[in-house]
Amino acid sequence: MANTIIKFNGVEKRYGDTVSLKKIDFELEQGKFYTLLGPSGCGKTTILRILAGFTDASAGTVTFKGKRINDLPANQRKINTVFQDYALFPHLNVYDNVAFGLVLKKTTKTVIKQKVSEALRLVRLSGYAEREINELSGGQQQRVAIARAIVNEPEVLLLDEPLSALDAKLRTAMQVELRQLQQRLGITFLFVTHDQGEALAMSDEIFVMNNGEILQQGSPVAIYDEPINHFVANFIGESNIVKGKMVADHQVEFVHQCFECVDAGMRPNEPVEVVLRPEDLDLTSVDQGNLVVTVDTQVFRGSIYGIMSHDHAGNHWLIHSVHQSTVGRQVGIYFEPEDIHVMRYGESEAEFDARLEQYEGEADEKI
Ligand SMILES: Nc1ncnc2c1ncn2[C@@H]1O[C@H](COP(=O)(O)OP(=O)(O)OP(=O)(O)O)[C@@H](O)[C@H]1O
Repeated sequence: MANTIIKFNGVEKRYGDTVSLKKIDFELEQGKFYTLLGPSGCGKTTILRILAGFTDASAGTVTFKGKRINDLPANQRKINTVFQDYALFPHLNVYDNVAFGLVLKKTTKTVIKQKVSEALRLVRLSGYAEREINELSGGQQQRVAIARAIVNEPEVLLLDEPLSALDAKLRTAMQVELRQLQQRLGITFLFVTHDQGEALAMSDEIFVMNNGEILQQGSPVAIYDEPINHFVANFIGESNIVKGKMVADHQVEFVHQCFECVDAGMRPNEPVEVVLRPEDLDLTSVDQGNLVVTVDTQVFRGSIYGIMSHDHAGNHWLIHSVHQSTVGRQVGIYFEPEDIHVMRYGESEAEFDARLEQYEGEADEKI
């Protein structure tokens, strides 16, 4: 990869018999916004702690710009962390909080002043230098924590659920601000969250994790459109996932019906899971739908209705529609072949990529 700044090679973390990270491999490029996304306890913070130098890897290599840094002390890494609870000093004002690291490094007063005002400008807190920490809102405290982390000019910034203490509206505003800040600074951000909406909104690349493993890596759109397995499809966005059978290339069967699809390269009649996103399902009349369902409940969500329904085989279907329906009514749902996403049981990301490559290679030969 061009411009690789961080590389994890077979990195493992064990606490006694507990394996917190299982042979993790990934690379981060300079200047991109990455997110580690996964449920509580999947190992996100452990990756940050290893990268920051707060804990050792039990096995594997961590490199920074090609050099092994496993044994490099935390304060010698050009990597800084913004913690979930901000970890600000309540007895120091904004200026002194931001200046703290520079004072420890015995930087001259003039340089400190210059760097602190630049960091405060970047987080839009110029004019707040003399404020006490307890005189700031949650969002402003959050920005002080970021200013303190960027004042040392790190090349990589690690952010451990930094928005989790904020209310929903401020959180959305801070997502945009953080993304803009990363673009202004041009450094690599590695952001940790268990909020899929946040990950989709902010990242260049997402790593979806579960049980100490990275299950899938890709752009938000790629992960949303092509989830590798049930866990990812369920965790990212809302999904309808039903069991089916891959009859042949571009032909999948579910709910006892055969549908044209864009997936291929599987064994004939292989059991599969089929994903259809609620926003890809159009509500229509019974005779115009590809499937017939009965409406169970509907909830108004502001811009759309979330309509819950079931088919005759007992599968549940969530439909997002700008039109409301009627509970108890039979309706049709319509979707296009490209709205159907077929997943193989137990397929890893590497196997998925290899299958796609092989299939596309064979398709090219036929042309
Ligand atoms: N010091 C420790 N001793 C023993 N087990 C630990 C220790 N630190 C973390 N773990 C375990 O390692 C696993 C991964 O923890 P980690 O904090 O990385 O998860 P996480 O994905 O960041 O979770 P959360 O979103 O809740 O912060 C968990 O099962 C946790 O219990």
